Amino acid sequence: MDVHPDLEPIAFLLGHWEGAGVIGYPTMESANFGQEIIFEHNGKPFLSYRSRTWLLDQQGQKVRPLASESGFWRVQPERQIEVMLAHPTGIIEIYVGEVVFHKIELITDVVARTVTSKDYSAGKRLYGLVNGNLMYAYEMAAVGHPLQDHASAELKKVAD
Ligand code: HEM
Repeated sequence: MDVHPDLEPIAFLLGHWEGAGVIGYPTMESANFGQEIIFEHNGKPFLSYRSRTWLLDQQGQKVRPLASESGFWRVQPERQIEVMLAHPTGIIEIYVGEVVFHKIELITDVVARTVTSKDYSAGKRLYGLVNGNLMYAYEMAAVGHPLQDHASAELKKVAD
């Protein structure tokens, strides 16, 4: 099935990616995690996205599931993009941003939380394709701390 022409600026994301990264925050111990990301399309002008992560031990073996998220990536005119993500932790985010070549910068426009979710107020993500690998850095403002690093990772494409 042909990719919808509107998706051309972010078509480089399509596929099944696997890799590893690092998490940290002032309130927690840093740790290594493994990640799987899947970007799919169905011919319509959005990408479906899902991500799963696992805590990794020193040997790189999976210990237990960590964060997961899923949503949709929509391209607007002038290479503006809108991303909607839902998290099992009771948080929903709407990001807005821009695609410049193989770099995508996203900032939360809206965050909604269930009454029981952790205090989370903003996120910022930078995705880039570097030597064919998908790399990203994620910053968050949460539990009384201003926007700062929480996760970053590098993933290889393992299937189209
Ligand atoms: C690669 C993705 C991510 C991984 C592997 C990850 C992992 C973790 C871990 C292990 C913790 C500390 C223990 C825990 O509370 O479970 C944590 C805390 C937290 N994470 Fe993430 N996280 C990721 C992405 C996110 C995202 C996208 C958000 C927001 C939508 C988020 C929000 C938080 C919050 C609010 C805390 C609580 C901090 C605290 O209470 O001290 N995380 N994360």
